[in-house]
Amino acid sequence: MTTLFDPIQLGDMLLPNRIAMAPLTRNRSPGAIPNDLNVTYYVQRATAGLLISEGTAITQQGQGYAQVPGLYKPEALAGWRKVTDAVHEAGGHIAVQLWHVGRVSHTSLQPGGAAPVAPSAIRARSKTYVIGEDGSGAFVDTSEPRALELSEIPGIVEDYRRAARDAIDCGFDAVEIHGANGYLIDQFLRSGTNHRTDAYGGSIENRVRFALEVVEAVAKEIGGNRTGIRISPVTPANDASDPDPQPLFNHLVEQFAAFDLAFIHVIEGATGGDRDFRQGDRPFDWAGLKAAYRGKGGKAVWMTNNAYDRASAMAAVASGYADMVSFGREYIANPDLVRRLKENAELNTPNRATFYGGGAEGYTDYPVLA
Ligand SMILES: C=C(C(=O)O)c1ccccc1
Repeated sequence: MTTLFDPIQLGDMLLPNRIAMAPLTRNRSPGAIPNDLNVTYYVQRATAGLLISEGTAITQQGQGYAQVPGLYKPEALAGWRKVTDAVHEAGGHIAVQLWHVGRVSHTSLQPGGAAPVAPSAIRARSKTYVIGEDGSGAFVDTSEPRALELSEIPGIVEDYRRAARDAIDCGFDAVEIHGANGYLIDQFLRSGTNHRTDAYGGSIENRVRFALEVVEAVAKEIGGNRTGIRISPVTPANDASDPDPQPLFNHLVEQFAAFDLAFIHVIEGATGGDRDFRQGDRPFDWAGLKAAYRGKGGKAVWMTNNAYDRASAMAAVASGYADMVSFGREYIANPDLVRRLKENAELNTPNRATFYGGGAEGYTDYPVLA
């Protein structure tokens, strides 16, 4: 029977176990440039089968939170090279999460103080993290977005392609396209945020178009074997909504099957919350989603997330439903999570007060087992 601690092939990599560190925004990279503290943080967690970095902005337009890292400055690529080299030196494997936030941003973070962009000019009932005049961080309401012109969309697809190339060139083993949690790609997918009347709006086929163009561009540039994508079919995060997610996401993953992707990362339920959260009038069929993908010949690693504990993660892998399980908050507080799960040891409790912003406290100072 397969366990969490068995190796798994992901793309060209043989990972030592089936435990992934989920992408975790920590707001500790001023100027969008990874620093030595970030190096320490990722190296501490390098026993994970796969580290998936925090959301990393593909451009300044794609940046929605202060002090998150990017891939759009030479200094940032140099900073990431330090992270990837150190993780590899420690025997780890690391993917970067390619992130464009779309409307979940603030004018103070946008080029020239411009409005954030989105499929449609619909403001998110959500907040984002900015640095105030006094230098302290705070969550503030997101700004009113403007609708992207049709002519702008190819340029954003190109931004994902270039960021993916730069990511591989600065040492990442793979990329995860952030298609979840109400950010730009998810804004195109969901009818609550996409009111377009052109080829990118209306029907399911039209609303998945942008996601598929990004996946195609990235997979062509770096190889499907180095490309993953994260989706969150029913999450309400960042005011995302769609009244009938099952046909939408079944169709989306069926299209993914053509790209020989390395992994598909699925947030089950409300992000960081209720696994049984539903949008629409029926519970989401998670096994059905995977069957839709496999039914079209999709072979990517199926990585599941959200509120798993040791027992449920072990059961999900043993049953053959999940190939890998990712953990978020547990990895904030337990750098040696793999060992703790293997030994069924007690877990440190994360301190929510230090999740976002700050320095070493609550970031690199959690204890490991003796
Ligand atoms: C990147 C994030 C996501 O995927 O939701 C994020 C951003 C800010 C706070 C928490 C999470």
